[in-house]
Amino acid sequence: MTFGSRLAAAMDARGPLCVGIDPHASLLDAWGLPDTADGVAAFSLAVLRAVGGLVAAVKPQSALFERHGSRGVAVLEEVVATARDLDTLCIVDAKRGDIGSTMAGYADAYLGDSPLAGDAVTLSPFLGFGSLRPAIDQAIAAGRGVFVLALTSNPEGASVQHARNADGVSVAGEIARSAGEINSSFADEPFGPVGLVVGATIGDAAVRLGVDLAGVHGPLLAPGVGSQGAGPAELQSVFGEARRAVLASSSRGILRAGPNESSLRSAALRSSEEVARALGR
Ligand SMILES: O=c1ccn([C@@H]2O[C@H](COP(=O)(O)O)[C@@H](O)[C@H]2O)c(=O)[nH]1
Repeated sequence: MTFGSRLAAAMDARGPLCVGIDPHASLLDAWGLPDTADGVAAFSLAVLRAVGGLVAAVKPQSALFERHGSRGVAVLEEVVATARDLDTLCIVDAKRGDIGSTMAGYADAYLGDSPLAGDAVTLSPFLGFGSLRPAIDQAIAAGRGVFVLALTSNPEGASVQHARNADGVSVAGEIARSAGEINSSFADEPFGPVGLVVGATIGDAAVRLGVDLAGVHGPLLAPGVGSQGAGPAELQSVFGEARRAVLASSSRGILRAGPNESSLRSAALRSSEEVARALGR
């Protein structure tokens, strides 16, 4: 099965929520855990026990595992394997991007036969959308997916992503067009393999820039829900006609309910129901 089919089935069955696994030092402290790779493992596995099988996907934030060096990366590998065992899609938020020949190495790491390979990975198109091709090809071959940064949730993103070329097309618009071109070969699937990251905090940017989110035919990973201030109203207004493609993502907003696993599960369920209503599911 392709990533698009698996993700659509998971969103239909469990709702359009992705729970971020972000083991920040402050959260480890609040949970009574040490700021070490062992603390990160205890934190992440508790989140997986609480929400595995309950939500459509989880999204471990690679940076917060990498900060513990090789032992942290080993924990990330364990998270990827555990999510698979719990039948929960895993999007590794690593935001990788490089020249094509090096991109092939990242593709092997996150989309190939490697313990870091989940169901999808986030990619940065700053070296040009075309430089991502080795990863996209490998994702397609492996039935996996990618999420390319398009309109990120942080305010600084606008200085690059809203810039327009001589024809008036914005950087974000060009990324969306390129993704849609690849996804058009997957018209029989619910989604193509190339999703976009579009923050739930971006206001009317997609409309102002003329970015055709509905035309991408890929899933739209929407961080910014919860701690960054976006909620149901923002999800509705940002995504409009494209809302059925949205996988809303929240990390700290849910993780703060821990360490009690049943409180974590309740927080995830509440958020899942809220985003489902907002997105017309
Ligand atoms: O545009 C983007 C892309 C990625 N992120 C990541 O999502 C989570 C958000 O965490 P919260 O605690 O829900 O704010 C984090 O891992 C970011 O690196 C994003 O926020 N915006």
